[in-house]
Amino acid sequence: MSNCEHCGSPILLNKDNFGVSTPLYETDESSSSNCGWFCFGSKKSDPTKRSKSPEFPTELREARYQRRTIQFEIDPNSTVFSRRLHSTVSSSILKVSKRGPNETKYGLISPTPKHHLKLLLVFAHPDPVCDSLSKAADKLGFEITTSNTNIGALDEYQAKSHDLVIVDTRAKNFDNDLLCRSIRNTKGSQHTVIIAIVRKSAFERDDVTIASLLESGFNRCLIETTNVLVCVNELIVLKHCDLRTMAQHATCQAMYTALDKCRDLVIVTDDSYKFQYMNAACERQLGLRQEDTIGKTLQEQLVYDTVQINTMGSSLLRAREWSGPMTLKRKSTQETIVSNCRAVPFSCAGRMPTHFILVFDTNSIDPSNLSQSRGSIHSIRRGSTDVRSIGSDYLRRTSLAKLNALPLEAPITKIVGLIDQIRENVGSNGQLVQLIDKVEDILKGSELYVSHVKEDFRMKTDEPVVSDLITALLSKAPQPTVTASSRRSSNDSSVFRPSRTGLIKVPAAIRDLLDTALMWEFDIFKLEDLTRKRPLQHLGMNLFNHFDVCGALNCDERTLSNWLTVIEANYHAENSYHNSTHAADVMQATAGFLEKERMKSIMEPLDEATSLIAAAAHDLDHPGKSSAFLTNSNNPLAILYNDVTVLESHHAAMTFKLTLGDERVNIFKNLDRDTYKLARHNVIDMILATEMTKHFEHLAKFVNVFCTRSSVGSEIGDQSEDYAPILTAENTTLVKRMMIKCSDVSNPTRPLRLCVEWARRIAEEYFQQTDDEKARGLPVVMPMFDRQCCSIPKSQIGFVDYIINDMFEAWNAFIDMPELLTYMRQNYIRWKEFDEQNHTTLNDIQKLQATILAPSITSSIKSD
Ligand SMILES: Nc1ncnc2c1ncn2[C@@H]1O[C@@H]2COP(=O)(O)O[C@H]2[C@H]1O
Repeated sequence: MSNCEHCGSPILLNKDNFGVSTPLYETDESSSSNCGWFCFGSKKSDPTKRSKSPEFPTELREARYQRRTIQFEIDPNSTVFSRRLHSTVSSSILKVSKRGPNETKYGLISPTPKHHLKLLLVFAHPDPVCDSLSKAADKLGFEITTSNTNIGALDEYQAKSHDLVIVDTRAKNFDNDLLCRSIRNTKGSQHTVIIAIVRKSAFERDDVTIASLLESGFNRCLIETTNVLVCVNELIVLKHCDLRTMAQHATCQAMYTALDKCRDLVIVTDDSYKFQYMNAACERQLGLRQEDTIGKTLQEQLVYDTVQINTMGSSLLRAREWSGPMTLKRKSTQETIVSNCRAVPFSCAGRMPTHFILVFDTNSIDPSNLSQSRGSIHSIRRGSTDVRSIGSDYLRRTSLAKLNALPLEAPITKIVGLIDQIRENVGSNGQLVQLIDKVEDILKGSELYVSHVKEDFRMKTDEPVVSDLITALLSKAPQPTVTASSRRSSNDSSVFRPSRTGLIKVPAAIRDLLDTALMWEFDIFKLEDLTRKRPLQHLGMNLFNHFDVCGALNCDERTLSNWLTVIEANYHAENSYHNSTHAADVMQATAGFLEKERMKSIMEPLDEATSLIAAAAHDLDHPGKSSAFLTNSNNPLAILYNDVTVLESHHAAMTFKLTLGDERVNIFKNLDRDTYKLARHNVIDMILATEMTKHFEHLAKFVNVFCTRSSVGSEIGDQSEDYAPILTAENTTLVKRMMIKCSDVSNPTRPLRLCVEWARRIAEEYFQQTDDEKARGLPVVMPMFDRQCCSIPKSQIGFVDYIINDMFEAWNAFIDMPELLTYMRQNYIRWKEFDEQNHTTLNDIQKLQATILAPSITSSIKSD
């Protein structure tokens, strides 16, 4: 005789095979204890009194009463009832007799016994059976809700999530099947017990009715009875068997969730070391997948050294725990990890261990192996376990735990996870694993789309002028090496002086020219000439009217005109390229793109208005020097913007400074706050997108979305597929960025005479910068752009080869403007010819312009 370790009740002991004392259940009622789960009876209470008591208010009495009814109260007609009672007894007996060294005691994550169980009684027609159940439930302290309709019952259930639902299925015209399925469809209903009240005849006739009720989702059927005591019995059994089982399920669910969230690696095998379960940490860290390992052995999948398994096994098979170091191998890489293992035998049935539980402590993983893993999530994790220098292992663990608990996951984390899975599946192909590692390393870089000029760029182009140009355009600004006084443009021009004559009267020649304002062949230099270098004002007003920008911004024409005046005045007319003609040209290209069907289908009026505004202002107050020059010369703008995106930041900031600085030019003044925010965002985003160091980033993003097979379709112009990817705001943003970028560098895709003039102008501006750099002793950003020796045709060929060609092919695939590619290719051929004919210098080009190129632009050429 011994005592229950929980409540001290007397129990019998027997010697088991391992020499361990195993408790047997006590059949003598007088020796019952009250400790609940693991013990069955009470040593302190008087069972006779309990059994006579008509009230059963407490848990204690329920337990006692249950025992009494097992012996005396079984309804001989209720087979289900009696079977349940017997199983109650045997499961309780098992609980006691099976307890061994490997049995963990756990409290249930259940509503019982602390809260009142909620019972929903669904009876179409309340009758004595319903009354009896109500009374019984009331005695047992259930919180009762009743309903006599399906809908009402479902509403009640969804509001209160009852633990127990009893449905009267005897009434015809009551779709209890529907109700049960509806409840089962409700989230969380797996923890609810649903009972069907059936007629006695249902059991006598056949088992079809019962089977179909069980199939609908009922847990079991009870025979109708008006006997309150029988009802009490049933409810007690329900509570102690069915509801407790539900609670056990919930507990298991919680425990499995906990296992999946814990950092240690947990594996359960059967007694021949075949995998039965592994937690998520195990899958991640060892590169295994639960479904792939089921049925396979530890030795096959994981453990490097079979001697270790044998050592462990000799303890486990004798039902003893074992702990010690274990060498594990990661499946694909064959990389080995040494970790402390705790192995516990576990018995599902009988006393012999049927399963082994292995717990590997991640903290103990041998850091000497960390270097073998390259750039994977595993290595990050294991790398983090090696932060011993912090000093406090506890601190490290808790801060890591906090990090892991953050509800954050970047797409890159998912990608790296997927790559890890791929790595696990490529097997031992070392070359492939190396490639995958390299891919992962690149992906983990912080600036995925930032393009660096390829290391072998100079080898691929034997043209130093091309190398100079592309490197200067795509590279971030260099570190300043020489301090020099900086040149700052005059701010005087930013002050708006209203025109006395009101809105400008447009001369007929300009009006006629502006009639062609939406053609790709539009002669911007002629407009520059006719407007005396105020093309932006005239073209801008024309385009604003065409796209009804007044309507989109709720703004009068006067304000728009004033705005254009101020913007144009803040371009530097002395710049040969970055002046208001370039702004007008970019605006004109943007308008041309906006006219295309594809753009019309995605652009809102505000998008159109802000695109035109961004185009007009995108190079505002450009000093005619590159950002690199400003950085090298310690220009205040470079200081202000920390050498990052210097010019574009300035253009965008200046746009808003000027626009908001005077009500007479504030084209946004009538917008509500949200619309203004959106307009401002659009304008800034588009202006910043013109930064060439981010060229490939924008291009790649655009191509990813719009130029993949699935988005564009095999045939350009397949409308149904073309339109698929452009519905999101993010995708529209990509289009707008690409549009302004293409507009900004569209000059190589214009008719030849326009293209050549732009090339001349940019070359002149580059030469000027080189002259200034040399004069001021600054680093020369593009040494090959020296007016003495530079080949302009070569620079244009390189510009098209490296920047323009791919970009415009992608843009044409999207917008369908084949003329862009036609002009680009024709011009390219002509540049090759000019190069072969040795027309390379500024003078050469100017001669060409004066002779073979159309005379309509010669006047503007002369005026420069
Ligand atoms: N035809 C061209 N040849 C060489 N560079 C050009 C040409 N057109 C534009 N660019 C460069 O491309 C850049 C695009 O942005 P920016 O307007 O700031 O400055 C532009 C020039 O530096």
